[in-house]
Amino acid sequence: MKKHLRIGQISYSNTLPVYLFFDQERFCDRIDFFQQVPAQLNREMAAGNIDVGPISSFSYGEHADDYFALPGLSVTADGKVRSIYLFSKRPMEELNGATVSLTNTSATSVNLLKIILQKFLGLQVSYKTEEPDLQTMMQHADACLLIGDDALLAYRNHKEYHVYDLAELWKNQTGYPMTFAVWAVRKAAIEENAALLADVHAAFLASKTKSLELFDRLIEGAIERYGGNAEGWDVYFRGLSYHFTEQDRKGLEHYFQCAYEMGLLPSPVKVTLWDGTAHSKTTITN
Ligand SMILES: C=C(O[C@@H]1C=C(C(=O)O)C=C[C@H]1O)C(=O)O
Repeated sequence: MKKHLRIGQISYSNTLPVYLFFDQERFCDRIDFFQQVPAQLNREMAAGNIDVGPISSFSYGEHADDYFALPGLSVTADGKVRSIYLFSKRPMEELNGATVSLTNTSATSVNLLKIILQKFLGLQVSYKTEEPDLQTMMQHADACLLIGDDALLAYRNHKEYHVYDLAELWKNQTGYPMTFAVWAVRKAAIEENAALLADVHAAFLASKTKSLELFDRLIEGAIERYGGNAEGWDVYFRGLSYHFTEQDRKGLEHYFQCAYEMGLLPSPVKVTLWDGTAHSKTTITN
């Protein structure tokens, strides 16, 4: 039997709250799950191979005409994110003329780094995109960007570099939270599946709420799946938020504006939330 919705899942610990209590069994005859790194999910969504799931918020910006964002879901940090780091051989201000190696798993953070280095600090830098392996990257680059579990691990094991948390830099410069991922749905997939999508959306929200209420279970779940210790996960998950509030949306639209001004996006972008119907046209404006 053909399944109705193809759902993406980010293969990093940061989205665990949205999946931990998601009852996959309940939907097993109707949905397929695909677990990938963000850049791969971005590509699969754009190609129409996935219908709904967390993607880089930058990729939402690139395809805003074709996607809605699901309300109440995001990966956001209002201050330190603790899993998106620039590791640098010298202080960031001294990176003019440097070569920076970028992980090939990201879209939001690589463009955020360009905004920070070029727009906020006025530096000229050349970039190289490659597999997220700090040691290989640092063999030929002056600095490298890692995200997700690669960044968490590198932060634990490499104290020899200057380390910068990108969400903290963004917050200090703009005053805004930074939203790295939103849960997007392809408009083309909604009409036939609106009721199922509403159920799945509700199940994501319920999982998130339960994970945040039963915080100890979330931490146990993270240790089981990814190792590490309770204190580390406690600090990590408390630093992230998942609700895509009005302030989060404003921060994201400011990021889109910066990206547009730098030529990274072809036009300014407003985020449009799905209104729960089969023919959604709701535009959320300021
Ligand atoms: C917080 C994180 O956010 C991630 C960063 C992304 C990006 O840079 O494109 C995409 C999805 C998010 O899950 C992280 O990976 O550490």
